[in-house]
Amino acid sequence: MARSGKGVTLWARDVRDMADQRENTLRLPGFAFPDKLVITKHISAVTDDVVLLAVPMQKLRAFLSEYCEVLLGRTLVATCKGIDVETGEGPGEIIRRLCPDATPALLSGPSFAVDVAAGLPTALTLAASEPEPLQHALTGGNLRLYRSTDMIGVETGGAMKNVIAIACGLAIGAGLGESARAALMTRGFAEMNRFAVARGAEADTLQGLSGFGDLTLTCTSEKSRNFAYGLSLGRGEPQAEGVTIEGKATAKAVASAATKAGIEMPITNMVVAVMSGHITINEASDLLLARPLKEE
Ligand SMILES: NC(=O)C1=CN([C@@H]2O[C@H](COP(=O)(O)OP(=O)(O)OC[C@H]3O[C@@H](n4cnc5c(N)ncnc54)[C@H](OP(=O)(O)O)[C@@H]3O)[C@@H](O)[C@H]2O)C=CC1
Ligand SMILES: O=C(CO)COP(=O)(O)O
Repeated sequence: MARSGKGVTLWARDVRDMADQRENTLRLPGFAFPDKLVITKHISAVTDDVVLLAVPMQKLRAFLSEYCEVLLGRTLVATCKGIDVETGEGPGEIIRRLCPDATPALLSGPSFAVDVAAGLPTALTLAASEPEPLQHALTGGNLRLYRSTDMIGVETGGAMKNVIAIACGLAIGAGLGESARAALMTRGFAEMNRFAVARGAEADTLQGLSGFGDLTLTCTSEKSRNFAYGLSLGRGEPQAEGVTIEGKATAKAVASAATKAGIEMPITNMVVAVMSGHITINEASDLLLARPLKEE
């Protein structure tokens, strides 16, 4: 956005050397900040009406509890993808509950930060109760936004695709093959839809960028931290430290909510069981294959 000439302020709780280096050397090295981008460690310097929240899902409640007062009356656009494991809420619901004076919105869909930073073409979904002004304000440069009023559908798609990406990583890592991955993506998509509709989503929202689109990207690229986590677990390799892998906590949150609501989520349940070491990947595969036969 700063590249396309808009005034943008970037706040972080620890700006490290970003202001001097004009680059995020720790998390996104190799991309010089546009001259227009202002870096600050003082959140009070963020005075814009629209604020994008790019903290991990499991940190969003703590972040909002600390900073809601400062962000009073703004439009808060969550970019995180997940379900809070303590409360079972998604980002839109958390903003609405903790910051009732703010206007909640979501930006979701297939987009690796590194692709956006490289200026590659990217299409996303912007969800809000009245998304059109925001869609126009945030579209620009290499970013094209579609709009939706179905916040529950958009947040559920973004959360669930990470769980299915872990499943796909496990399958590929354990050598179960590309056909198994396609089956997991397809049946995982059915799970995503089932869970989303039970949470109140519209039936066709997950067919868009924030559902099918992000599922496709995340399940097929080693750039995805969720897929890469599954892959290394499947290969029996050590896990990377300090990396945000949203699907780990979200799988537990979804499995627990689905069990309470009586929704069938066999792939999500297998991901939880494998991550916790209760079963092996081959046992999970055998259990999924042995499920009662049904109509597609
Ligand atoms: N990276 C990507 O390609 C994409 C990420 N997303 C989603 O965006 C969300 C964030 O991901 P990403 O940016 O990659 O995650 P990272 O873990 O790389 O960065 C998280 C940032 O949040 C900050 N943070 C964490 N907790 C707090 C807190 N309590 N208060 C203030 N700041 C906090 C961290 O600060 P510090 O440096 O001080 O730890 C860090 O700057 C995730 O939900 C992810 O799914 C969506 C699309 C693409
Ligand atoms: O959400 C993303 C791409 O749309 C990023 O995926 P990971 O968090 O798995 O890296």
